[in-house]
Amino acid sequence: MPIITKLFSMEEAAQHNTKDDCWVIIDGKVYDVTLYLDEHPGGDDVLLTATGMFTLSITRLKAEMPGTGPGSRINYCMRFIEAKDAKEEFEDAGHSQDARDLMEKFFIGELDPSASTIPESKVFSKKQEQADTIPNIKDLSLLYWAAPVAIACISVVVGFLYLRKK
Ligand code: HEM
Repeated sequence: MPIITKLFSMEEAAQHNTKDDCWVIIDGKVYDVTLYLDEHPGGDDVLLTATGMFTLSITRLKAEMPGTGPGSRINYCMRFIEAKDAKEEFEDAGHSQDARDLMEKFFIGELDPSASTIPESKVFSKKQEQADTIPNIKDLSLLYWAAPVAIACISVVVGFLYLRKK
């Protein structure tokens, strides 16, 4: 009977990059290591980093994308998601045969060779998302001052006209 292997695109695999849902790709094979994160002798952070998700620091962000960073609407939460094959890192760590046997427990499928191997980097900016959904704070603060100032001006004019009439 043929063995049916589930195929995933890099893009799909890249979405599983958190402590609650973590997939790593090693030599074209996809492993769901979510339940192994806490037990991995090399630490959970190396596995999470191996997913390819990383957050840019403000300094690097400013250098790489002028016009971003503190003080601008696009701010410090740039997150790049780019799935990668962690074969090299896995080999560099010098994993034993036991580790390689254990891996099979977490195997869930393979990378789809027909899908593009390197997905376009996706840039998520929390601040940008917020900016799209809620009014800009600057606009709000303008409203906050403009209304009382307008009311005060109208009162002064009305008062002045009233006194002149008298
Ligand atoms: C399904 C995937 C993986 C399994 C089952 C696994 C399993 C293990 C095991 C059993 C060890 C203990 C040493 C040994 O027996 O070789 C280990 C250590 C280690 N692993 Fe993994 N590993 C996996 C993926 C990775 C990946 C993707 C990386 C790197 C990006 C990594 C980095 C390390 C490091 C740095 C150590 C520590 C070596 C040391 O402190 O001596 N592992 N891993």
